[in-house]
Amino acid sequence: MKSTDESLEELGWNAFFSEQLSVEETQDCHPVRVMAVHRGKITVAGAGVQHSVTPYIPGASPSDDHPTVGDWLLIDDATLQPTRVLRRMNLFKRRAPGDPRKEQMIAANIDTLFIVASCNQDFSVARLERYLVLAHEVGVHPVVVLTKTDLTETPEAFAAAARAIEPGLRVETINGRDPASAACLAAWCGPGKTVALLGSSGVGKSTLVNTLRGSDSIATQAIRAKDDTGRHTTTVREMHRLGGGGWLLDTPGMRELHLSDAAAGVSEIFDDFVLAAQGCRFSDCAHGNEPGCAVQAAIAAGTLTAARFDRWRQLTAEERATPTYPKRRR
Ligand SMILES: Nc1nc2c(ncn2[C@@H]2O[C@H](COP(=O)(O)OP(=O)(O)OP(=O)(O)O)[C@@H](O)[C@H]2O)c(=O)[nH]1
Ligand SMILES: [Zn+2]
Repeated sequence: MKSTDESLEELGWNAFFSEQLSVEETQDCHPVRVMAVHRGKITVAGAGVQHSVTPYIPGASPSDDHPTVGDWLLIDDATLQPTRVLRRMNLFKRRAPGDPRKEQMIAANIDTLFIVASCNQDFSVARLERYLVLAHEVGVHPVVVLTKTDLTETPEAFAAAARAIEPGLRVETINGRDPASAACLAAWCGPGKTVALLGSSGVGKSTLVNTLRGSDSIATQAIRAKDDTGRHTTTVREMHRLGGGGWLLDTPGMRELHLSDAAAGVSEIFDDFVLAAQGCRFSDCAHGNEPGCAVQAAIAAGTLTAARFDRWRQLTAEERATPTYPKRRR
């Protein structure tokens, strides 16, 4: 056991979690947050302490919730065993590679998802839309972060294209290598706040991680932990402390998360199309050459654009082709 100077609030504890505790649990248990998951062991942090516990919850069935990084767990004060996983604000999961019926949990309880894209030829509104669909589906607040502003004369043109995707969408433009420029993200990285990053390869996620963590970061430092057999296992911790007091949840699973993991949520990004389609004469209108198609009428009138229509069609077709992403909890 290692002592730390973090309070529960600094770890992200809030009323959403505390309200889930029964009177008995308040007396007999203490909450801890899962900082890392290893084989057969998890590292947890509570008020002022950090230690390892078994990830197995006595009496839990295989279908019960098992702890993942970012989770809040209750630990029995007497036995020091976990008793249950608290209900999550949100959960990233994906179908297990090799077995689509199985799900792999990736990360839980994220306050803000930074969707990272770069201001260059890799910039794609269609791709951003898909990441936003995923964010909506998981129920996490998205902020679009456009990197590499130093490589373009017109960062605002990229930002405007991103903002046009969804009303009210927060879009920030930064040079990911420059801490002063990335300071605009501080609002989401304050004490107790958890952020995660998503974005295609090469857009500058690692660079941004290093910048957010500051010069005294331990980004590449592996943590040596003793496992039960006394052997040393080297593992990179998955919740990283940020300079401003927040937490960055950076796991390999998060990095490998595919856009195909998004399914529903399309209707939220394209709610204008969904609304227009309600005006079509036929309820099964494919919005092609059908008579009385309100979507085609709106495109002809210029209220909806043909480019977004194509993306909407493509995403809804993919949605039909893949099983839906598990519905988020409220
Ligand atoms: N000029 C400039 N270069 C940047 C910026 N952000 C990242 N880069 C560079 O872009 C390249 C890719 O950055 P990474 O941080 O490795 O990208 P990544 O998203 O982590 O890529 P993967 O690890 O493949 O997922 C590196 O050479 C960075 O130095 C930026 O804001 N401006
Ligand atoms: Zn139609």
